[in-house]
Amino acid sequence: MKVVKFGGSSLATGEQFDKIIKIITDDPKRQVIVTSAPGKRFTHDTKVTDLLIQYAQTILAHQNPNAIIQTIWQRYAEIGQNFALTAADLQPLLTQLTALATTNYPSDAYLLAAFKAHGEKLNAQLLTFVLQKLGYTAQFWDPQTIGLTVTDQPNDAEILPETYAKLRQLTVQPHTFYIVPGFYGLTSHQHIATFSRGGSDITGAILAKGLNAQLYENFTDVNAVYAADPRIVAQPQPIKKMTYRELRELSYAGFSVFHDEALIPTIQGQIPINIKNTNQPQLPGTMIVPQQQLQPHQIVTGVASDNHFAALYLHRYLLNKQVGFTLQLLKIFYKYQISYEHMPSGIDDLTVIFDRRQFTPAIKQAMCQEIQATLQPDQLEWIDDYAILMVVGEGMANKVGVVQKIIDSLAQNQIGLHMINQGASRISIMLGTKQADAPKAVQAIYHTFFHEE
Ligand SMILES: Nc1ncnc2c1ncn2[C@@H]1O[C@H](COP(=O)(O)OP(=O)(O)O)[C@@H](O)[C@H]1O
Ligand SMILES: N[C@@H](CC(=O)OP(=O)(O)O)C(=O)O
Repeated sequence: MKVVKFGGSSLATGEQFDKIIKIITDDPKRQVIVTSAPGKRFTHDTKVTDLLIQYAQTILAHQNPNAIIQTIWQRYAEIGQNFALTAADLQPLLTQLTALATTNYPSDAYLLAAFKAHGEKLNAQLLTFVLQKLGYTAQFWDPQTIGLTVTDQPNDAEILPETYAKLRQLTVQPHTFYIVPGFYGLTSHQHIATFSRGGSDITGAILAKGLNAQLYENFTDVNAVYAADPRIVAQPQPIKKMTYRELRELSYAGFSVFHDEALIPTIQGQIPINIKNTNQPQLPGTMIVPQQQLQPHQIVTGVASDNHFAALYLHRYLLNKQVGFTLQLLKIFYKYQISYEHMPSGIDDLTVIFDRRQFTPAIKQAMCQEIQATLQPDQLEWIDDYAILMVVGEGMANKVGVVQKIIDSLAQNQIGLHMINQGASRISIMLGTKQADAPKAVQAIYHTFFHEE
């Protein structure tokens, strides 16, 4: 049995639904289908998830939601009409969409989560109706009834381990499709909580592990995972095969084609992943496999960059001899519930790099004041203009001179570095640059490793 996830672009229109139905009916092993919410139909279109966020904001502002409900509803109705579903057939979906406005939620954050989750919840039910109308046996698997249980973080939830025991009890009958909405689960108090944005990939991975699928197929709108983001490098090289840990590092640093957290269940379950294009399903796509199944042919597999970081730089003479400095610093981070990503240090200085999206201006100011007062650094600098680049490859592990090549290519392009750090696994090198330099840096490194070898 295969778990198959379709991204928002693959489910954006009736025409796209036609393609995905052809895909799932072409292979009898494609039985568990995970849906995203309808995505963009054209470049400047709005994803249904973003429309649902607008709907939630309308309710929170006590404004009339009729117009936004209509806009959202049109997206589903259009798809339904493609399959001759009647207004009566679709009524249960419209009822759920409008009921969102009058339901009680434990907090505004849970309200937002429930609204967002309905993008996938309605789409999964719509696909179930369509398949049934076409004469297939299809069943909607509600995350609540299958036991997809998550932590109490309404918009950034994580899966709880008891989910897997529940999933193991499910049976997949032959000749039946099971349609599961991606992106959310239920907390132990039965409130809807979503994963972070792009999180339908995570649902697919959880199901693939929990049901012990032979393969997790992830259908999107590109032919493969490329060695660089195609929006940064023109016609980058497609990657045929890569390891879980390579994709995890690259997704973490900007390869938005697959959610970095979705790698974890697949690694735990050792489920291979195949990333494929809904619009060109005959192409092989990219296979993601365990380390032992890959013989690296080149040094670098991919180079990624992401801008959602910021850094705090602290300088203090004799920092190396001061007991408890880092402990005090991390206690302040803990107090403000801020997680950090990396902490490169020198003799007299320390940089903490974190996800900028965790901060409000008020938290930033309060934390800086407290760090200044408690630790009295000689210098404290907040660096908002921070991008992280990740150069990744299993082939880098035993190779001498890779760092030199990277630095030379950046120097030739007059790109300065905030930081350079080689991961303990030796399959990745992380670089910090100014945000404006990041695309140029990706291009320079890509061309060094992919055009000179
Ligand atoms: N290295 C990469 N290889 C392929 N696509 C990438 C890469 N980095 C970023 N992307 C982007 O990821 C997009 C697909 O992810 P996403 O929009 O989340 O798809 P979906 O709607 O199918 O979930 C591609 O259209 C592409 O612009
Ligand atoms: N619809 C959600 C979750 C998701 O995974 O979407 P997509 O498959 O379109 O990236 C979002 O937009 O964040």
